[in-house]
Amino acid sequence: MKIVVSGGGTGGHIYPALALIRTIKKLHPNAKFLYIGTEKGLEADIVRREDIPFESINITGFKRALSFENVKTVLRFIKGVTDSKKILRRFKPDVVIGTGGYVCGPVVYAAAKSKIPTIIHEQNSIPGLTNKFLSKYVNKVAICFPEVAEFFPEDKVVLTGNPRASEVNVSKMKGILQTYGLNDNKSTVLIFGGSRGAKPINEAVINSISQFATKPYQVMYVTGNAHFDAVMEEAKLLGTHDNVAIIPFIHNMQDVLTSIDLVVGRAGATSIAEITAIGVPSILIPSPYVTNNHQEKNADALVKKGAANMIIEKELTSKRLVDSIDSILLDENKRRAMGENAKKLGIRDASEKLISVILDLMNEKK
Ligand SMILES: CC(=O)N[C@H]1[C@@H](OP(=O)(O)OP(=O)(O)OC[C@H]2O[C@@H](n3ccc(=O)[nH]c3=O)[C@H](O)[C@@H]2O)O[C@H](CO)[C@@H](O)[C@@H]1O
Repeated sequence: MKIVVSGGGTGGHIYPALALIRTIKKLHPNAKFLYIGTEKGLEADIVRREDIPFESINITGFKRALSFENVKTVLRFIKGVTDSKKILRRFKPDVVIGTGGYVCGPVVYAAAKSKIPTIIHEQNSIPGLTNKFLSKYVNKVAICFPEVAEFFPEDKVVLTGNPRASEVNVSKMKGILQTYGLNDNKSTVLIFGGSRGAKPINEAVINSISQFATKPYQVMYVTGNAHFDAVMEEAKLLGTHDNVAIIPFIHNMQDVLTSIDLVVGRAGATSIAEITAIGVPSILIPSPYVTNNHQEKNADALVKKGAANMIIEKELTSKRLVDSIDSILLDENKRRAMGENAKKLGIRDASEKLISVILDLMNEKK
């Protein structure tokens, strides 16, 4: 079995792909993989840490306004399709799967045009531009939120969930927090702004650090790689804060999440799949800078079920942040109820479901 996976830019498109690959490897040890990404996306670093062959193509996303950049993007897309076709001819995959982000545009399009079975995986409740475009050409569209089905051809849609949900550990892993300088037995809030970090969240957290220092809980605060140095400069000026660990990026999130009592973060779909799989309550601050404000819709799905609270970015202040954390972490009954509600939304057998779509497609081709 030979599989090409392509997806990237941000972690939300990369981790589902990696989770799928790891599960297939376990079930089919002889399966061969090729990951196609870009050098500029996070995948260049994240995928290269894994034992997965990686090739890159050059592609950028479309700007919403008319611009000369878009002309260049069209030219890059055409070149990307040609380069992808060359890679696909060499690797000869049985199936090509796109997990979102610009890069999978030319790769999956080239595969479909080369008559290779193709699948796209849409993590969000409103689809991205690339997946909407690709849905016309692919064989199957795997989705995670039932409400996104209406954007795609009906006969191609399958509800699988997000493979990352199958990968997170459900039972607590001992000793994880200690490796980040925290206490393993203390109530812990994890704060992070998606896979790249988020400046508005960082600002609110920095303004809250002195208050966190007085709380009975501890804070695991992930800045995002690009923001780490700037945050540390500011944090140094705030004196000691033993119960706050400041970290640039977490590479073992699937383990860390098992020891977390509350998550504060953006409302990226892959993070949501993880926290609902484990059943962690959350405070979601959707990014307003994404296509059609889709993170707010992602967050809404949890808020409606009593699994999360939402803070709109423009209303985010240090006081609002600390009060919201206190209202959950200092109220054990509320925290537990929100966690249980979150767990009801998780689809834990997502990888298995997606793998059966892949196998069916390969069998149809034979
Ligand atoms: C700005 C943008 O385009 N955001 C999109 C992107 O977000 P983004 O990449 O931020 O997406 P998610 O929050 O969904 O996923 C982040 C992933 O990175 C992991 N992680 C994060 C921080 C860290 O330190 N370590 C780590 O491993 C998380 O556990 C998760 O697996 O993809 C998501 C899934 O399609 C979309 O819903 C988001 O709207």
